[in-house]
Amino acid sequence: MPDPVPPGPARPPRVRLLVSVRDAGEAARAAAAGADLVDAKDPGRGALGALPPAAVRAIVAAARGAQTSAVAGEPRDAAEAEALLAALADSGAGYLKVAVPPDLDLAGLRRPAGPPVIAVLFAEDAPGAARVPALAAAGFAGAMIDTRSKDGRRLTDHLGPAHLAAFTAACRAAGLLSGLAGSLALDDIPVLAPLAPGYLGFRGGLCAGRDRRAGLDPDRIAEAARRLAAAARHPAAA
Ligand SMILES: O=C[C@H](O)COP(=O)(O)O
Repeated sequence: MPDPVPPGPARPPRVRLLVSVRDAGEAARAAAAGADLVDAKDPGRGALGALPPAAVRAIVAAARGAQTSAVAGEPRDAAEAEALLAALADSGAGYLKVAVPPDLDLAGLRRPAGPPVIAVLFAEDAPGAARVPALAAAGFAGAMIDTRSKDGRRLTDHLGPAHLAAFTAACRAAGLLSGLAGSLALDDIPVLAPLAPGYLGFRGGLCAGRDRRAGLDPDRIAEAARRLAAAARHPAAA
């Protein structure tokens, strides 16, 4: 009897699809079209516009089993970060996302009781892998890079694949969920999925006319889900 074949190297988990939604109707459509993570955000209020707690609750209820997150906003200091997180602590979202500016006093940040928190760093500040251990030490469950200025430039116009790969690797090493976002287009999927982030985050690229303030297009969400699944099946070719 031949020796049993040793198991091959474990594949990293599939890169998930985060879709930012502004209301319960979009949440239901995004979940039905294949979003893994339904993210409550007001796209009319900048990169990280928070929705009121009642709107987040309605989105969570409509997300039909998908994981959920909610954007808390862009604080200027640690005290404001705590207040923004506290405001959504009982919204039912599975994660909260809050901007962490480069000069935020992480040591002075007390995380209120509530869901795990993802730190959002902006590509314009060129956040590097070196920031990740301090975020883990401060109690964040994840870290993502997004773009602050929704001016048409995509994440990869700010930071190259090597920079982003180092960031996702540092998150894995620190045990943090990682995310990449920033005016991503469908064509970014085969470039960014091999960097093995926990998720890729979309809004504008999945909206009608690629306008993040317009409605989500379910066909584009389904296409993003299909391309992420293809990237997982053929990681070398992705
Ligand atoms: O968290 C993901 C963001 O909502 C991305 O928005 P965007 O694709 O319009 O830059």
